[in-house]
Amino acid sequence: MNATTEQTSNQAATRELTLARPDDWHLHLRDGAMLQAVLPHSARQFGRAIVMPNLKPPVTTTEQAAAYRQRILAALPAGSRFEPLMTLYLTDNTSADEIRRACDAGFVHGVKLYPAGATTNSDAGVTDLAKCDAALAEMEARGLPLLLHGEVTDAAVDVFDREEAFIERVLIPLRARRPGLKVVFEHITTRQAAQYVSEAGGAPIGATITAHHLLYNRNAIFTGGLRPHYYCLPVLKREVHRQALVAAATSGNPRFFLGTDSAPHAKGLKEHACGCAGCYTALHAVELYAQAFDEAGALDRLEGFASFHGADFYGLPRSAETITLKREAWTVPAEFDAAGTPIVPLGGGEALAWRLG
Ligand SMILES: NC(=O)N[C@@H](CC(=O)O)C(=O)O
Ligand SMILES: [Zn+2]
Ligand SMILES: [Zn+2]
Repeated sequence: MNATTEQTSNQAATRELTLARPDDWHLHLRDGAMLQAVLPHSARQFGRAIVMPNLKPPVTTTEQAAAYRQRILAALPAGSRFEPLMTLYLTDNTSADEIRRACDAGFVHGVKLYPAGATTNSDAGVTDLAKCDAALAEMEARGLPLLLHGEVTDAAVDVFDREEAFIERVLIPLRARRPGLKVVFEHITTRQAAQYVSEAGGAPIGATITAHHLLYNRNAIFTGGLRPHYYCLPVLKREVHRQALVAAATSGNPRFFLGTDSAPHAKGLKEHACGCAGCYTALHAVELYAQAFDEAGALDRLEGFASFHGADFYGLPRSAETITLKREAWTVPAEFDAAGTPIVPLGGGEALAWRLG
């Protein structure tokens, strides 16, 4: 977050920005007291969100998704029109029948693939995609998107190379087998992923990009010491990758859209001998994206990325509401309280140039 860049940007004259209300196409809301604490942040910023199913236990059935959806709706601030878009957690045992039920229910908008062991609460995830073929065939037939945590789990692959290896080992063979399957490559972090999605021709593939992968490279994790609040999965990469993600997000290409991957973890579990992966950005997500687009001189491309491309990809109407951002410096709170548990937002204590009105 660089104030100098902002002042020398050729768009420094822009003081106010009104956009169609953005949606968050990748969000962790958790459950219980944590849900109560974090949901108002997302509901203030976004009209809708694709809600990740990696609860404990995971949301693997349409029935569980219906119950989770009701808990989210019950936790919304009075008067909020925020709409949770539910997902199922793919397992080795997900049946074609379960996919049919999900499609018929109408409130399930995707099925999430977590390679077993890849990230937070992924233990029940898929061990071998071949076991899911009946479910994938049904998803392809019904147009229900497969959402990918795109990293291999092979311990022999360097942690910084796991996304690139996923493209070669999993994604290319999968898309050759099921060319009609709608796919969202979630939270992409590398030049290779951005390029792979850009070059997909007419194929049904999109990608979400987080604010933190647009703003930071991997140095952020090690600046003057180990900084656990910058640790997420897939982990931040080298500067060349950050630059490729900024180029993709600001390109106007409708395959790329906003997905915060905001993932709350208790401060004590981040600042830990084995710290949890995940950055919390729901509090200030649109401001963070505005910062990234402003630094790239591309504020005029923010609305497409944040408010239109995702809705178009998922076949949902664009928002009829608007939000307004003002160029007004403010300081991100160092932490906030989630029912007695402190949570540290990304960049807590630092200044941001844009503020949501
Ligand atoms: N992104 C993360 O680092 N963590 C996410 C899981 C995920 O999206 O991989 C979480 O649920 O905490
Ligand atoms: Zn993930
Ligand atoms: Zn996530």
